[in-house]
Amino acid sequence: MSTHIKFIAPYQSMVPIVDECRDEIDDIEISIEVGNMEEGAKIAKEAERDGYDMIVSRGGTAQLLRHVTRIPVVDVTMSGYDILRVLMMGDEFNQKKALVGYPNMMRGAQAIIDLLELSVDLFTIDSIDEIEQTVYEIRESGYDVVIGDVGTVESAKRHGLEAFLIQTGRETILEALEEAKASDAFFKWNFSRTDMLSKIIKYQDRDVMVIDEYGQSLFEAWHSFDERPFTDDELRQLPLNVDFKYKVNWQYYTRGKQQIDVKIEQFVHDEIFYFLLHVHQHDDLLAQLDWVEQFSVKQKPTVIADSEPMQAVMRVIHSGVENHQLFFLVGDAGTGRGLLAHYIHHLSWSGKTLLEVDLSRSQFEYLDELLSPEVGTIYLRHLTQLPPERYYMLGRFLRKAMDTGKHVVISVNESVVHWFDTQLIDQSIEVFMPPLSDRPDDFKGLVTLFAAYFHQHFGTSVVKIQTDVIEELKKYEWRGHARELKSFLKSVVLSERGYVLKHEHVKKYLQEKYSTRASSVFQLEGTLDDIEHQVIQSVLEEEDYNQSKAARRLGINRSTLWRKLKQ
Ligand SMILES: Nc1ncnc2c1ncn2[C@@H]1O[C@H](COP(=O)(O)OP(=O)(O)OP(=O)(O)O)[C@@H](O)[C@H]1O
Repeated sequence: MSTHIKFIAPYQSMVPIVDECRDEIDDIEISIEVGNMEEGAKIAKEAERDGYDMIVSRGGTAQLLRHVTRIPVVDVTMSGYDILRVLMMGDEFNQKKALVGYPNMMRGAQAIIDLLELSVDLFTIDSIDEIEQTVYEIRESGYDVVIGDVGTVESAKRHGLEAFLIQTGRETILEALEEAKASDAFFKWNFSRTDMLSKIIKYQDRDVMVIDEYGQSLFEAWHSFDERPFTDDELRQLPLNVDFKYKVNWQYYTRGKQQIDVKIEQFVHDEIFYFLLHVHQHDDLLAQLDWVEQFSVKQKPTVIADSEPMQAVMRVIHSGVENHQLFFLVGDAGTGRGLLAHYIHHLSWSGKTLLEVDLSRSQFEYLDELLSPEVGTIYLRHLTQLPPERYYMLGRFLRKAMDTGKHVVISVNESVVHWFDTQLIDQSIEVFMPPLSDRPDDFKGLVTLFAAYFHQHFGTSVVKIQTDVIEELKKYEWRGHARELKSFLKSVVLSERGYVLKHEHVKKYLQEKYSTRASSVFQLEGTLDDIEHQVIQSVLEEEDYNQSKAARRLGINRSTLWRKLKQ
C-alpha cells in the first residue's frame, strides 16, 4: 500500500527538487504545495481532512505543523551539504557576510568555515522570535549579505540586505521521504496489530471498557448494550472514586429496573493510570419489590438534638456504631426513628444504598436479595406486624446480614430483644427514642428546620419564627411527635403570606386543631364505606399525605387507595 505524502515546501524553489525526487522512491505518492508557517498550517489541516498519511516540511514550518495536525510530520533537517553549498556560493562574493541559524546547524557550519578558511561570521538564534532583532543588529554592524532559512531571508530583505536562502539539496529531501515512508509503514503495522487485538477482545462475549485517569474512553466493546451505558460525567467521576488500597473496586449504577455492576481494575503504563471496566447488567430485583424502598444518603441528615434526652440518643449511636451492627430504635411513630436510620447509615455507608423494608408486606423468599454488595444498611419497619412463625426466619436473615457486614436498624414501639437469641443481642444496641413531650428544648430547632424545609421545597414565605410561637407549640400534646408537628407546621406556613410566623396566627391554627382532635374519634355511624373513608383520611394525615406510605400502612396497594379516595 502506497504512502500518501503531502510535501509542504516553505519556499517555491524547493518544488522542482522535490518533484525530481518523487520517482526515486517506490510506493510513495507525493502532492507538493508551497506555504510558509501559517499558510503551511492551513494546507496541513486540509491534508488531514483529505486522509494523507504523512506530512513532510522544513524548519520552523515543520515545527508549527506538529502542533496543528495529528498526521505525523517529518522535518527535512538541514544537512552539512546544504550548508556547504550555500557557504561556497557566498564565498564568491566579497562583501561582509553573516550566517544566521540555530545552534545545531551552527556547530557544523563553524567546522566547514574553519576547514575551508571562509570569511563568514555566525549569529546563533534560539527561536524564531529572535530573527528580526538579530538581522537588525547585523545590518547596523555593516554586513551586506545575510545567509539563512526562509524567515531570516524574508527579514533580511525587509532590512534592505542581500540574502541567500539555504537551499535543501536532493539528497536531504530523499532522506526525508525515505524516513516518511518507513515511519508510515511502522504506524500502519502498529495500527493493524492494535486493530487485530481489539477485534479479538470484541469477539469475547464481554462488555468491557478502558478509560484513562480523566475518564476518557480508550477502548470499548459492548455486547449486552446498544450504546455505552455511562454518561460522560459518570466516566469522569469514576477514576476519582477508585480506592487504590484495593486491587479491584466496584461501582454500581441503577438504570430504571436494571442494575449495572462495574468491576474496576487499575493498571499503570508509562506512569499513567488506566482503568479496565468489566460491566455486568442484571435485573434490579430490589426495584421490583414494592415493600422495599432504596435510598442513597449522600448528605448527612440533620438531626435536631438540643435537648438532653436527644443528645443522649446521639451519644449512644455515635459510640455504638463502630462495634455494633444491629440497632433497635424503640419508640413511638413520628419520634424520628426513620431519620436516625438514615443517619446511622450515613455514618458508615454514605456511598452505599439504604433499604427501607416494610416487614408487614415482605415476601420472605426474596429476603436474601437485600444482602447484595451495594447495600450498606437495612432499615426494617413494622416488625410487630410479622406473624410469630416468621421470627425464626427473621433471626436467620439478621445473622446473615451481620455476616455480610451490613448494619440493620429496626424500628419498634416497644422492646423486642427477647425474641432473639443471645448471639444477636450481643451485637445489638437498643436506642430509646424520647417522646416529643420530654424534649421541649428541641422545639426551636425542629420548627426552624421544618420552616426552612418548606421554604426551600414549597416556596413558603415564612423565614422567621416569633419566640412565643415556640412556647405556644410546646404547650400542645403532640401525640404524633415530630411528624405531627411537621405536618401541622406545613399547613400553618402554607397559609401565611408574611415572612414572620406570628403568635396569633399559630394560636388560631392550634385552636382549630384542638377542636378537630376532640371530634376526631371515628364516627361509627354511617355505612362501612363512610367509616373506611374516615380511617383512610386519618392515616393519610398521619403519613403526611404520602399515598405510598398510607397504602402500605393500610395493607392495600396504591391503586386501590386511589380508587377508594375517588369513591
Ligand atoms: N430530631 C429530629 N430532627 C430533625 N427532624 C426530625 C427529627 N425527628 C423527626 N424529624 C422529622 O420528622 C418527620 C418524622 O420522623 P420519622 O419519619 O423519622 O419518624 P419515625 O419515628 O420513623 O416514624 P414512622 O416509623 O412512622 O416513619 C420526618 O420528616 C423527620 O425528618
